[in-house]
Amino acid sequence: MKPRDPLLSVTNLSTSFRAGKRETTVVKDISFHVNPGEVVAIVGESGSGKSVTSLSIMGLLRKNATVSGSILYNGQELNALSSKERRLLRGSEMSMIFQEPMSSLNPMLRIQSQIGEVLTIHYPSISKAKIKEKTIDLLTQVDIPNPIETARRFPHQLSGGMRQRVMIAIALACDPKLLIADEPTTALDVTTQAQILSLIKRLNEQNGTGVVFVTHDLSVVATMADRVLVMYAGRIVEETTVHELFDRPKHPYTIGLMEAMPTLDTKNERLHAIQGNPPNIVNLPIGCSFHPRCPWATEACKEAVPDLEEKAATHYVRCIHVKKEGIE
Ligand SMILES: Nc1ncnc2c1ncn2[C@@H]1O[C@H](COP(=O)(O)OP(=O)(O)OP(=O)(O)O)[C@@H](O)[C@H]1O
Repeated sequence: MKPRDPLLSVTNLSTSFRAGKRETTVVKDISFHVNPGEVVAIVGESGSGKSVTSLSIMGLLRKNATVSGSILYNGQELNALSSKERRLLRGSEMSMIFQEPMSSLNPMLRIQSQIGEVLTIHYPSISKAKIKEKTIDLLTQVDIPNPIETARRFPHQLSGGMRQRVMIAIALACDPKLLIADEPTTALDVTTQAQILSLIKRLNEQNGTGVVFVTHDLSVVATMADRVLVMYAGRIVEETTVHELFDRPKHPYTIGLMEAMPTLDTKNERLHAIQGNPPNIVNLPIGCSFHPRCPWATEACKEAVPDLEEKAATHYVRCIHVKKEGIE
């Protein structure tokens, strides 16, 4: 890999699910990249395709899913690998953490055994003493108090925040170069949420781990990300740097999400929710998927899905009403 090559490069990724004779495409022609050490957030309402995008990258979808397009990791085409090869890569180079750690932790095994299992897969000749030492080290890295005692516990004996820290420790056990975090703090209280976010950010900065951070919460994006993809109905509708997105949001959907964010100024005012409901992916309108909810919609929006176009430098938007600024 050349030093400036992206760690992850996703091109024209589409994912569909079969149910009987019907096939529904829920992720449509997504392209983006993650550089080493970069945090790229994927933001959007429920059902917009954020999780399916992450699971497609990780190769964790069931057999009724078809994933097309290219997913290059370190220059290697993941879609061309066998399931065994992908499993090996998942245990070593790429890790994922989920919203509900309980669904990924084994309730019957002590924390030390679960971390030990991952270490043994990754380092087959590792000694028992080394496993013990590394386990305590990992639990310390994720700020778990009393790591020796915690290592002996079962998942149900830990709080939600502690379980999420254990999941991050497991994800880090193999020193991944890419971490996919899918709504990792949604189920946690605000204080624990802030601690977990700063932990992920610290690991990203210290270890240079590339992170794909999936969230529906724009305020989390502001604290975490370098770049942002906004998804709506399975497509990217806006992509740019975090500063540009917050300074000059351009897509009407992103602007709606921003207006729905509480701020100190709006504390005593009503928040502006985006009108209408999130779209039904199996029955999308013709044309721009957002037009039924869009304050700018015109007849032209009902004709075709707009292209994702560079409207300002490194700022891509999928809307015919957004003018190009400062670029040819
Ligand atoms: N295994 C599956 N089979 C069929 N459809 C699925 C499957 N998994 C997800 N979907 C559909 O794909 C669409 C996108 O779902 P996805 O979970 O990616 O959304 P999301 O943006 O992550 O939302 P949330 O924040 O609620 O998780 C939804 O319409 C969902 O119902």
